[in-house]
Amino acid sequence: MNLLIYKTQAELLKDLADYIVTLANQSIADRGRFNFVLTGGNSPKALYESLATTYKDQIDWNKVYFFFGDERNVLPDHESYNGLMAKRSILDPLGITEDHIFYVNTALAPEKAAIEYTKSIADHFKGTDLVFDLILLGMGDDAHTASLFPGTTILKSKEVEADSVFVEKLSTYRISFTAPLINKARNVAFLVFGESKANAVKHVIEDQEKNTDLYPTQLIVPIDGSVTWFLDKAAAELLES
Ligand SMILES: O=C1O[C@H](COP(=O)(O)O)[C@@H](O)[C@H](O)[C@H]1O
Repeated sequence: MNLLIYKTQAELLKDLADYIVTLANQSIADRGRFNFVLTGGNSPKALYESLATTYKDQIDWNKVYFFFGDERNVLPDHESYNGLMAKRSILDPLGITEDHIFYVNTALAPEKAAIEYTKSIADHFKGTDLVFDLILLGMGDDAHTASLFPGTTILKSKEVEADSVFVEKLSTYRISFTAPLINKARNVAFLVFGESKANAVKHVIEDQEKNTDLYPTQLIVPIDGSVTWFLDKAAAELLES
């Protein structure tokens, strides 16, 4: 595990963008494409905007495929739809074509949307290993990542898929990658800002004994891939070392 802690969010975002550029170019050189899973939530917006402006000439975007690690069960024009924020901040500004974007079809019932999403991912990887080059993740104050929330049924999943999950505390369904699907990635990067995340960060990174039901992000342990944490100093303030 690589732990990177930054004094300012600007420094963090610059390093994370450089890291993405390096991985993208390496993946394209090695395998001809970069399969990139975006995270939702509030934290990544500035990152996406800087990739689409400052970094736009540093990656061959025609060779990048975009996915979503989780999606809210709202229609695509809803402000909470993760795909909408990505569309506005990175996908439209870079002119990414629809055939390179894997949105979750939330016009379907959540179970069906998850099945269809799993199938579209499987079709994309047909004939190759189902291994994403980079899965970018955030983490909530409650230690959820993607839509792996504390106490939910999806935490027990052994399936390499996207699944639907009812999140009782939000009274809503989400569609999310399962931990086994995330753990097949070549690289996982966490982007975590702010003191409200400090307690969750401490438990996820430092607990010797895991409690994945309470701190679901502890489930993220890639089989062969790397994990890198990009933290600001507020999010890292309770870490011992
Ligand atoms: O991995 C993820 O983490 C976030 C946490 O979001 P943030 O708003 O605190 O940055 C989560 O809610 C999001 O849907 C997910 O993709």
